Amino acid sequence: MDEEEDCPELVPIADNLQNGQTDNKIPVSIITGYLGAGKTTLLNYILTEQHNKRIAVIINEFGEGSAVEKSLSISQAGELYEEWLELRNGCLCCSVKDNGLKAIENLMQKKGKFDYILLETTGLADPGAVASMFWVDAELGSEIYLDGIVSVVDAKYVMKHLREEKPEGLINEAARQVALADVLIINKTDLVSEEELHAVRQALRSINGHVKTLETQRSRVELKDILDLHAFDSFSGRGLQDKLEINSSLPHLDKSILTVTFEVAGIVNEENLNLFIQNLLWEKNVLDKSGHPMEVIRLKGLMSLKGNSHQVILQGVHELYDFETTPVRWQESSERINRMVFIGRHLDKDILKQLFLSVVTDT
Ligand SMILES: Nc1nc2c(ncn2[C@@H]2O[C@H](COP(=O)(O)OP(=O)(O)OP(=O)(O)O)[C@@H](O)[C@H]2O)c(=O)[nH]1
Ligand SMILES: [Zn+2]
Repeated sequence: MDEEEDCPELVPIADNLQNGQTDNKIPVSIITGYLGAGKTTLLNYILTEQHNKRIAVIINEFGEGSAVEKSLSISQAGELYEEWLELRNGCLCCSVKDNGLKAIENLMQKKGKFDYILLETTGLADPGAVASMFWVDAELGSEIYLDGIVSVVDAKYVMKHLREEKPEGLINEAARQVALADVLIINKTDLVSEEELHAVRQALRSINGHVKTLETQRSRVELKDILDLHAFDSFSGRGLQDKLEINSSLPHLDKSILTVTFEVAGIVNEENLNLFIQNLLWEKNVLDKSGHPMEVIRLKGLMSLKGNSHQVILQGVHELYDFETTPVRWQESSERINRMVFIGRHLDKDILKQLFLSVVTDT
């Protein structure tokens, strides 16, 4: 409960969000969505699109592995992530003063003004709790304002995420992300049939009836559909709080979901690696010490594969996974390594690492 006690009291900022007086302020959009839904894909897309805005991106990755995850996402996005802030604590709202707003303050001090800030939350965040950051700090409230909440859903897995039962007192973060959205992006429509998509639309509409909905592949949206929504302009601090129904005393992170990360030197045999991953994701026959099958929701890796002189990124969401060779070459001079990130339940680091070591061929 320690962590929860660190959450500061919510203090509505002065009424300067009223009357749409947002002229000199910098809009912040919260990009939320369950693990693997396509948030980073969306940010990459926005950053590579032609636009006249200076956009800063802040990413809040989940769990202890943030340094590892950072390096993975950076190698994916190349030079694009000029602005990168690591908000260490898995939960942004629980570290509000120390991390979230401080990070934005530092960013603005360092880089001057931006036209726009995009804040990607972890897949397990309650966007309401994150949104509440924006009226706890009166000073910052005068410089930035919350423009809207954009939620990305995975067309293939959203039904599974919505149905997931949580232990008492925990919210279903997937449902919360849909409920609080000002714009919903139904992503990965390539992975579902028209009937499945129809069912997804209905399920989402039953949770959030009036939300603007976009349907995408690879999170390709029109910028004008997700930026400058002014979704909160007509709310005073208190009204916003009511909308979000914040109850900061409720635990909101599902502690049964954890992150395991490790780094192993060497070169991996692709065939054996596939077997390792398939046992984990498909056969589900990799057990933890008490005999539970490990459940992987999200998998990321930076791989050094035999016969490939370039770095390879491994991406997995539930049972889907693939490899992508990056333009980055391994340096002759330095050691080749493999970095793995697993997010899920019943994960055991020692067991996963041992199994992984068995697929490393040489060093
Ligand atoms: N088939 C398909 N795959 C997609 C689509 N959009 C994204 N992906 C893939 O889904 C995986 C996860 O995408 P990300 O953008 O990293 O997801 P995320 O929401 O940032 O993930 P976390 O930060 O781990 O919560 C990657 O392998 C993407 O390439 C899509 O429209 N169709
Ligand atoms: Zn929190």
